[in-house]
Amino acid sequence: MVKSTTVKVLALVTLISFLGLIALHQSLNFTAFSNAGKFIRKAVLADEDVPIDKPYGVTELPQNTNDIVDFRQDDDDSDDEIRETKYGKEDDTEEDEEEEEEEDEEEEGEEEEEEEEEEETEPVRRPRLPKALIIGFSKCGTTALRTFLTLHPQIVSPIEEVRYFNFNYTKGLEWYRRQMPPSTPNQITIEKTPSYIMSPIVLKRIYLYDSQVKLIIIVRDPIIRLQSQYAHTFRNAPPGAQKPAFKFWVKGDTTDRRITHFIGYTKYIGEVYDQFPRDQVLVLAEEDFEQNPLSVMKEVESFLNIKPAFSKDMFYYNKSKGFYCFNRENEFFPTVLKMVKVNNRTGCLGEDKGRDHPDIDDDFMEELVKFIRPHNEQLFKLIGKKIIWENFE
Ligand SMILES: Nc1ncnc2c1ncn2[C@@H]1O[C@H](COP(=O)(O)OS(=O)(=O)O)[C@@H](OP(=O)(O)O)[C@H]1O
Repeated sequence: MVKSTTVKVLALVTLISFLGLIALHQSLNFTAFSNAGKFIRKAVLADEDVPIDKPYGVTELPQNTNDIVDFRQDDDDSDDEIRETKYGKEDDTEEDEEEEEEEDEEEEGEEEEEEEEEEETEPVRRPRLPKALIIGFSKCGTTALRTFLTLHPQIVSPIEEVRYFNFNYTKGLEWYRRQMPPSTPNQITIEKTPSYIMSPIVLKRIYLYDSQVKLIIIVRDPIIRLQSQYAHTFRNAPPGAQKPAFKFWVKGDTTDRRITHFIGYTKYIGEVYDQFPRDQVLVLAEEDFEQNPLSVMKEVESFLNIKPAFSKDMFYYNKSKGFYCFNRENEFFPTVLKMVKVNNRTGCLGEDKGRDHPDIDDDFMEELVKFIRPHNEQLFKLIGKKIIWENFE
């Protein structure tokens, strides 16, 4: 009797210890994941780089490409039971359609079959994972670029930055897919999150997601980018409020880290080239896009291998905004309204784009130009083309 009670107690203790160990293991995994997420977030916000070899518990990144899983497969076979997405209900899946068609064929006569054949040609619309990403750089016209691209009948794009590969990675690929607007197999989904380019870990995650994904990068005169960031940082400062002068803000308290970040195109693009074949990466200049959006859109069109559809009458130059805006009369405009945020009346991007920039005194301008010029030269060498930047002419 005593012996059997002892055995039972021992068995119970063993079971409790075992369950305890499982719980501890799960919680360590979760902590490692969320630490990695926090670390990347902190680094991006602090304009710092994330070291690839010490990613706070992210040990799952494979060292060689044999371990790489092509997640696009996952997209095609994804759980079709989830029908509710950010953009409403999904259409029937291709598989469901086939099943339904088989049943219908048995039940209905010849005439109806003909009608079905017509329906069969109707493409299935559902959220699909991105095949192209705008990964950088912030304050370089990424929003306008993404927004204008949606005018192409073969391009869809979520209205917000999804930030999946840096801040929302633990939510999983199915969550990512559900953030996308519905599309047909003939369309390409493009997502833009300009902070993706700031971390090699994030780039690695993108590579693991789809080693053939196309990457679009847009750069801008580093001095104007600094001015744009300054205007953004102090956008909510009440009139007359104390804010640091541009010069002190650029130089920082004790280090030159902010400027290092804003001139760091070569470093960040170099990290992209380290992980992706060059023909999958397109580097654009904000200045070209701002002055002649059509020619840049056409460049993107051919990079993405989609049929030519951009035309002059899609945009117009709005003098008071100082930028190209949507021509609301264009036939494609109504179809993009769910994917863009524009002023109803003008078709221009909102007040947060095209802010006033701080003035720079001559001495500081000279200092900036001298400091940044060699970095520009390195960039042009890396990308194999020279960009005309007025501040450096
Ligand atoms: N067509 C058009 N309309 C409006 N704005 C345009 C356009 N083309 C380029 N730009 C420039 O885009 C700058 C904002 O860049 P981003 O969208 O990349 O900024 S963000 O990182 O997403 O916050 C924004 O910077 P600021 O002028 O400093 O606001 C614009 O100069």
